Parts: sequence; structure tokens; C-alpha cells
Amino acid sequence: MQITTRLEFDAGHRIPSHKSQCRNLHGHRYAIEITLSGDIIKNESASEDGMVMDFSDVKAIARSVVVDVWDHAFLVYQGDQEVLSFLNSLPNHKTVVMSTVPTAENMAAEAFKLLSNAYQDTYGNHLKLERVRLYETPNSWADALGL
Ligand SMILES: Nc1nc2c(c(=O)[nH]1)N=C([C@H](O)[C@H](O)COP(=O)(O)OP(=O)(O)OP(=O)(O)O)CN2
Ligand SMILES: [Zn+2]
Repeated sequence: MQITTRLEFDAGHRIPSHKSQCRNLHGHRYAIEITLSGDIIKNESASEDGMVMDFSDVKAIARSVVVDVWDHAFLVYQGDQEVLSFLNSLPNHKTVVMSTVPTAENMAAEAFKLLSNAYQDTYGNHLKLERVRLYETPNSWADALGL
């Protein structure tokens, strides 16, 4: 069985070497969808009976590990020195330095990496992170898949 839940956040970014307008500082209303697989829990005394994992728990973990970290932050590539030094000059600015250029693909891969150990198989139901889908716009997204 697979379950998916979706969260949204706002963040700024730029793609420094982009051939067109994405090299400018701008932002998106991103959406992230998290897909987990596992067996349905069969335990009548458990709150999670009939579920793979409670959606509220899926979201709480995603918020603490990724969404609240990236929400209303500017995501900057560590090699983008001009923007990085500007952001560092702003007191108390929420800046997230990334080891890769913040494209939808790299953000999906990073979110997958951050979340892959966060979902624990506490019920022995083979819980596994299968996919992180990162929407940069409503029409464009990237999928990071487990092995
Ligand atoms: N494969 C990728 N291509 C592009 C990415 C990306 O992350 N991966 N990112 C961008 C820019 O960040 C840009 O902000 C988004 O580009 P685009 O989809 O063209 O944005 P629009 O707002 O114009 O989207 P519409 O759906 O056409 O309104 C560029 N490419
Ligand atoms: Zn963009």
C-alpha cells in the first residue's frame, strides 16, 4: 500500500547560470508530496489501525525536517558567492545554503535525503519512503525515488 501527503511552503531562489529569467532572485509557492509504502497496520487498540502511517505524523515529520526549514527562507547555492555574501550581510535573514543549485530536481533529491531516515518503521509494517515530489510551479515538478 502507498500513501501520499502534500505540504506547501514559500521560498526564494535563483539558478545562477540559467540562460533566462531564473537567474534573477525570485520565489515560488512550492509543494512537496511525500509517498510512503508499507503494510496496513492491523491493531485494533492502536490509533493507527487501518493506516500505513497517520497523515498527521507524516506531515509533522516533514515539517520539522524540511518544510519549516525551507519555508520563507532564501535557498542559495554555496557557489553563488555574490548572493551568498549579500544574504550574509542581512541581519537575522533566513538563508539556507545548499550544496547544489536549488532546482526542483536538486531540492527533491535533498528532501529525499533528509527524510529517508526520518520515517521509522515503529509498527514493523515495512514503512519505507518511496518518493518525494517537489513542485516548483503547479505545472512543473521533479520526483526523487527510493531504490
Ligand atoms: N528542469 C528544470 N527546469 C527549470 C527549473 C528547474 O528547477 N528544473 N527551474 C526554473 C526556474 O526556477 C523558474 O522559476 C521556473 O521556470 P518556469 O517553469 O518556466 O516558470 P513559470 O513561472 O514561467 O511557469 P509557467 O507554468 O510557465 O507559468 C526554470 N527551469
Ligand atoms: Zn524559480
